[in-house]
Amino acid sequence: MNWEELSAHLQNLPTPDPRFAKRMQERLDSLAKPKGSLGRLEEMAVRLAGITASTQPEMVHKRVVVFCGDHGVTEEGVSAYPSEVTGWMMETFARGQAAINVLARQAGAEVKVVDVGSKADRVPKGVVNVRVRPGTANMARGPAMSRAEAEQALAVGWKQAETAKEQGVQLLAAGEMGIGNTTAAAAVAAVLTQRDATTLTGMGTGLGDQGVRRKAAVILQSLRINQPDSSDPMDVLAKVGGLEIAAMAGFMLGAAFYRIPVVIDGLISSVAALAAVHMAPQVREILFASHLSVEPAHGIVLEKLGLTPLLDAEMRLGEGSGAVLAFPLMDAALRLSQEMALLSELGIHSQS
Ligand SMILES: Cc1cc2ncn([C@H]3O[C@H](COP(=O)(O)O)[C@@H](O)[C@H]3O)c2cc1C
Ligand SMILES: O=C(O)c1cccnc1
Repeated sequence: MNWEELSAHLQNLPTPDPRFAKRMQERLDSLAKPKGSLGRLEEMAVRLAGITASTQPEMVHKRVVVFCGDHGVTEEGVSAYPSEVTGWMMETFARGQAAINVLARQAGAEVKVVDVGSKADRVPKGVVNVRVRPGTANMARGPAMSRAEAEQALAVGWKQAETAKEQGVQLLAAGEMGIGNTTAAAAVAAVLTQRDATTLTGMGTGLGDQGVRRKAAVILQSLRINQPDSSDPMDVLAKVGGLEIAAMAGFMLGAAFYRIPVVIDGLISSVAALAAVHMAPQVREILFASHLSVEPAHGIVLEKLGLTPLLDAEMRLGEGSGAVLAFPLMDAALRLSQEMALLSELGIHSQS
C-alpha cells in the first residue's frame, strides 16, 4: 500500500461497536460476583467485545512484533550501550533467547522481528528485512530522516498489521529494539505533549546522573535545530523520531483499520502510539497499556493517551516485554466472561 492509499484510510478508521461492548457489560453484571468487582478485567473484556464486534472475543492467536532500528544520535553518547547491540539482539531474538522470546513463550505468543532500519551488517535468518535505511542520521545535527523515509517506515508497520490480519492473529503487541531510542522517544514526547524535555529524559539502558543531563542537552539541541512542527506528527517522527518508532505508529494505525487490539509496551511504543493518535484519534480505541516503565516520560505519555497501565513492575527493557506480560490478564478477563456461573442460576439477588 502506498502512502496516498494509507493516508486515505486514516480519514475513516473504524470505531468499536458499542452494542457488543454493552452486551459484554450486561453479561459481566449478571455473573456470580458483585457488580464491577473484577475491576479493570471487566473494562478489558468490554473493550475487547467492542473492538472485535463479538460477545465472545477470541484471543488465541497472539503475536508480538519487534521493530528494530538504529539511531545516529548515539554518536552523542546518549546510551549506556553501543549501537552494535541492536544487531546482536536481533541475532538473539532469532535464536529465541532474548527476554521477549522467553516472555512470549510463557504467554503463548509468537515473536516476529522486523528490521525496519538497523545498521547491522547482516539480517539474521528469520528476521524480516524491510530496512528503509541503515539507521537514522544524528538528529542533534539535522533531521533524523526525510519525510518520505518516515512514511515508508510507517507503511512497513501498517503492512505488519495487514499480514497479522491475513494470518488470523487476534491480539498484537508492539515491541522495539534500537539502541538510542529512548532519546528519540523523549524528543517526540516533548513535542507532542508540549512538556519540557529535561523532565522527560530518563536513564534508558542505565545512564548515570551526568549521562542523563547530557542526554537532555542533546534532546534540547535536536529540538532547537530541527524545529519539529507539533501539529504535524509525520514531521516530528521524521525530524526527531526513529524508523522503528514510525513503524510502530503505522502498525497501530493498521491494527485499528483491521480491528485488532494492540497492547503497547514501555516508553517507546507508547510514544509511537501518541504519534498514531495524533494522526487518527480512533487508534486509541484499540490500544491497551500494559505497564508503567521506569522512564519518567512514560506516565505522562500514557496520561495523554488516556490509558491506565495494568502493571507496575519497575521494568525498563522494551522489546515488547511488558506488553506480552499483560496477555494472560486479557485471557483471564475473557475466560471469566465465558466460564463463570450466573447470579440468577444461584438464586442470588443484590439488595441495593
Ligand atoms: C542488551 C540490551 C537488550 C535490550 N533490549 C531492549 N533494549 C532497550 O534499550 C534500548 C533503549 O535504551 P537507550 O536509549 O538507553 O539505548 C532499546 O533498544 C530498547 O529496546 C535493550 C538494551 C540492551 C543494552
Ligand atoms: O520504557 C521502555 O520501554 C524502555 C526503557 C528503557 C530502555 N528501553 C526501553
